[in-house]
Amino acid sequence: IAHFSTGMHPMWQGPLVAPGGNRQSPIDIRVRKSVFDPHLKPLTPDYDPGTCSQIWNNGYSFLVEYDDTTDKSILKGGPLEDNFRLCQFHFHWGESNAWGSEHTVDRRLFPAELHMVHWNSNKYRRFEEAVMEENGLAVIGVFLKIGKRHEGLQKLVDALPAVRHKDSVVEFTRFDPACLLPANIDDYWTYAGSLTTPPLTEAVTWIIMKQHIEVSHDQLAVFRSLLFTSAEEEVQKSMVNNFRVQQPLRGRTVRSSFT
Ligand SMILES: COc1cccc(CN2CCc3cc(OS(N)(=O)=O)c(OC)cc3C2)c1
Ligand SMILES: [Zn+2]
Repeated sequence: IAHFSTGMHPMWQGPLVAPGGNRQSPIDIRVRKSVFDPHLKPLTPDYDPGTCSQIWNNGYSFLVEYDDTTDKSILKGGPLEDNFRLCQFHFHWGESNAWGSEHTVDRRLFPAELHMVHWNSNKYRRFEEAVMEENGLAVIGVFLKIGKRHEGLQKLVDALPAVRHKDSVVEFTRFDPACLLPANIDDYWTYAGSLTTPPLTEAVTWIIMKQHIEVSHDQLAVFRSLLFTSAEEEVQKSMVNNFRVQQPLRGRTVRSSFT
């Protein structure tokens, strides 16, 4: 029978700091050191649930992927000058509710963190191009706390057993990612950073929501039932602790949209 372990997955023993990186992610957000920027506009996401296509277990997390061949699901406003197209969202979580998020707020850890990944469709033709460019990507980060059941998330939770193993894919349609955003999206921190998984490129404008969302203990437990390993591997490893270690701020300023 398969032996379950939560041993460190090779990926997460990966590069602690990308070579020559001076704008790496994630970071600790020191609230009192963030600088209020009155020029920051409200964020205006406009997502079409019809662009939702599939869920993919890529061996680090599960990605809910969107058709990004048109400007149907876009993010604009906030710190962004251009239109950014939603291509996928995913989460990072711990083996326990005591940790799991990638970013922290004054060192406070959350049990999980949602990332909604977008790429600059005014300047680039596809994600693969944008991922290499300084202003190529915008990622919204939302902290998760354990509390009441998230009704909108349940449809996704119910689909996860179908992508238990690495490299599995299941069709998943008509999911509105806006249901995962907190009620207040006007209050956020923003800073220049990087992807936290390969290719770790320093292409990301991070937009971290101040307000968290709540999910139930049982919903998060289903995330932990996923596996890093593919069906063929004899030792199965639980998909937990799929977060990167925090990176040096290197003099960067974190701006806030609120006082
Ligand atoms: C580099 O060219 C690519 C084209 C299409 C998809 C991919 C893989 N994609 C890259 C961005 C990304 C970014 C991810 O995390 S994160 N925290 O946003 O950096 C991630 O977490 C599981 C997965 C992926 C997968 C790469
Ligand atoms: Zn992520």
